[in-house]
Amino acid sequence: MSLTMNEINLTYPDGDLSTTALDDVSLDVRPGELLAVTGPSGSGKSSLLAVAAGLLRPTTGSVSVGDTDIARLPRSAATRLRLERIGVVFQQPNLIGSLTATEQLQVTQHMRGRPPRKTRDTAVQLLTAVGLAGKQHRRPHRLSGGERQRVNIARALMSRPKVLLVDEPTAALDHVSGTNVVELLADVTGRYEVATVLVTHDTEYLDRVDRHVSIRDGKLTGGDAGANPATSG
Ligand SMILES: Nc1ncnc2c1ncn2[C@@H]1O[C@H](COP(=O)(O)OP(=O)(O)OP(=O)(O)O)[C@@H](O)[C@H]1O
Repeated sequence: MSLTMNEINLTYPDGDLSTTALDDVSLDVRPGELLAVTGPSGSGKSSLLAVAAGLLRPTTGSVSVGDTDIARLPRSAATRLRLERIGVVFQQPNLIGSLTATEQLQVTQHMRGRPPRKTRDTAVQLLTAVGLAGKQHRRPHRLSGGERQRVNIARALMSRPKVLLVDEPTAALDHVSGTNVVELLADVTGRYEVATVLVTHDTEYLDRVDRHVSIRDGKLTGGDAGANPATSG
């Protein structure tokens, strides 16, 4: 399933005025494609991810996962779609200190009613896929920053999402760990056929992604940004 954003505008109320955070943004990300969105501070990167995740409703425009326009769904249905189809990787892994790597992956599923014995095999497989075979019993304080980010990515894949949204995953990492994390994202994007959007202010990893667009003052440029998603690629 593709992620398609069509003619998105987002304005935040700002006293008597308003701030335009996204200005006529159109984007199409195909299954198995890793797209990087780069831009300076305040350019609209977080707003773009929040709209793509259905966390913020655009002022105008549509956001579709497959054929479903998440921006038009009632809130509860949008939340359900997000939980089932969209994985979000935040900059800070926010792991729980007392849980092992495997348990970090199981906890959300457990809260949704799936007992740990039913999710254990999937969790271990995903940890192996992200290069943490043999470290699944470790708690966060015994993992490096890059390894914690790997757990974060594996956790986002637990619900087998169709779309993966990743916010500044390399911000706290050195160059080698950052490169490894972006290469891992490219690998899991292809392996699990997800449509992945990587938002970053870092331009040093762009040779590892399939496509790159820039954002500035809420407008996209580069790649096929701004093209009609119905006709692009
Ligand atoms: N809640 C809000 N209310 C009003 N304006 C906002 C709000 N959130 C963001 N903005 C404004 O919208 C624009 C885009 O902000 P956004 O956070 O999306 O940028 P960003 O590229 O993610 O920045 P950074 O890299 O610093 O996180 C900025 O001008 C910002 O000041």
